[in-house]
Amino acid sequence: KEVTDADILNDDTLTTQVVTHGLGTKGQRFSPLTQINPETVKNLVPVWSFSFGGEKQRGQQSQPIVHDGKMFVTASYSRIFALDVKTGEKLWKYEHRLPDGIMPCCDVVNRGAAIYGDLVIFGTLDAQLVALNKDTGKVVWKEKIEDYKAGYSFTAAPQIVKGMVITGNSGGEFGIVGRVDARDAKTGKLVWTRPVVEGHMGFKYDAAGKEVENGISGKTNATWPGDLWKTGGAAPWLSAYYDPDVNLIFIGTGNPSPWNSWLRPGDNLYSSSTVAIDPDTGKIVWHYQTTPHDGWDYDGVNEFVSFEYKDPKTGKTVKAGGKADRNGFFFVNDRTNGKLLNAFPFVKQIDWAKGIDLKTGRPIYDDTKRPGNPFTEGGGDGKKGTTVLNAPSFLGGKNQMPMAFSPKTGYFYVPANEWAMDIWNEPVSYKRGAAYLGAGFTIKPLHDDYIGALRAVDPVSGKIVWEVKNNAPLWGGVLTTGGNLVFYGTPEGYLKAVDATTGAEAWKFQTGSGIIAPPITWDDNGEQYVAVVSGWGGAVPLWGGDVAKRVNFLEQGGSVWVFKLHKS
Ligand SMILES: O=C(O)c1cc(C(=O)O)c2c(n1)C(=O)C(=O)c1cc(C(=O)O)[nH]c1-2
Ligand SMILES: [Ca+2]
Repeated sequence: KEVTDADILNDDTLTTQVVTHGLGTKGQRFSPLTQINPETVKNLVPVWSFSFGGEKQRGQQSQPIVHDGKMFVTASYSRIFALDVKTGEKLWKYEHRLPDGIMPCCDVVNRGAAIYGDLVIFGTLDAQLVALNKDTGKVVWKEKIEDYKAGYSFTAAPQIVKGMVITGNSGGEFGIVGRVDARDAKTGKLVWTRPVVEGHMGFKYDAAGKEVENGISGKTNATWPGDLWKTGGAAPWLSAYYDPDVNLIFIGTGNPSPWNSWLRPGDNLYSSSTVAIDPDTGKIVWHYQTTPHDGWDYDGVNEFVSFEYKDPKTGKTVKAGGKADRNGFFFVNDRTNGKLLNAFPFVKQIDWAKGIDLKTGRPIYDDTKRPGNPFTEGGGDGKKGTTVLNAPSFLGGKNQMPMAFSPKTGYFYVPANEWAMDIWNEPVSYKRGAAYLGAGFTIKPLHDDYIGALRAVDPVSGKIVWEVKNNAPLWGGVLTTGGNLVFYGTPEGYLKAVDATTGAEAWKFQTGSGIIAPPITWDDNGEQYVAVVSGWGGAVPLWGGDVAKRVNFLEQGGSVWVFKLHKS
């Protein structure tokens, strides 16, 4: 059975499949299924587990795809498996041959595949896209996204929009140029490409990848000094989402390069922003920058999730989008035009800004929390500038792990983290294929008993309704259901279910390694299943310093677990 456009567009309501990253192109990660609920979940037991095997057992962030009796799940080091969804039996696997010298900043992760027609499509750490026949695992087409030798990589799950496969890229720590590409999903042929660094903006690329002027905005780099836009970063390194209602693709852009912001005065558009793109032309329709002139690696890549709410004043339904930004603020924008509707903290300590001005839409900076200027301080000798303590840490109030939204409760369920960092700036110059930071850091926990906190956030009142603390930083995504449950994994290895209204723990299961991936659920012949990938890794053990020791009792790993209710 082929995957159709209707399958993709109705993934949020078709409960027998999971064919998009986000259980629907809007990325709400809400399933209407009710069989597993706070009363029945105590009977949830494993059905099967599958090991990704080999020596490549680390950093498993994949959200599986479920379709027509098969599960497609990617694994670390650019691998993909097709499994019988009933038994866990392996049908085929594909291991991409990775060259030496790949440069992923933050572990060898992959967040999942897309599926369309008879193809499964996934991206690789050497920045390629591979499309395989979903039934045989044979390669149908392969396309290069960009040159891995220049620091480009790819870690996200592609998304299908109007028959096109939509991808961004990774490499913001190497001075690459962030870009969103649309390819014909059946052939891999480029349809449009949209750089997201101002300066490259007036240009468009033809199918051969040649830069051609499109006359939209003319060449401009007003928010970047000198030639810095040429290596400006802003990598959109997570998935794009799509709302057919307003016909817009929403994608977040990463940190401007280099991290040292003294080298690039200005807003540095369109870094650390939410960008809305017309899928028919590749044009940017609106943008909203969450961290103008980012100096803390606050990649604004976090998912912008479309949702509706009733305006308490007018009673009118508002077409909005919500984003729990890495910088610690939760933003609600009008998704038709990008206008800021609400902004409030979803973590308890934020130092770099005192708040977000709802009139101008801009942060109110605390200038003492920007790392000191290494070029003017002291002797102006261009050595290390003053170190500042700042929260959140660069690993963010939230990072790659996607939140969920329940239209039933009206709450977002946000996997948040409370931590700070010492950060300082130093000189740096661009060298192709080398790290381009001009900054150093040490992560600092703020509390002995917890870093992570799963939080129910009311986007209208701006209140945190409940929270469940977690000792180690949360790094896995969230799922919520019509059964009024919230599922999430912990680095301590548990998949947990809590009551969506109260946060009360209803169930947990130890998977044997840390969870940093988002759970899914589907229905097969009247039985509701839940699945999650387990396998500790990602940025925390690489860059978190002592913080990673909170789970150093765990083994790394790589497996997928599937559950359903035990029938007595
Ligand atoms: O700017 C970038 O291009 C980029 C890419 C990635 C990535 O592709 O995983 C991460 C980051 N930045 C990053 O800053 C970060 O904290 C991070 C954490 C993780 C992870 O998988 O745990 N990836 C990334
Ligand atoms: Ca980054």
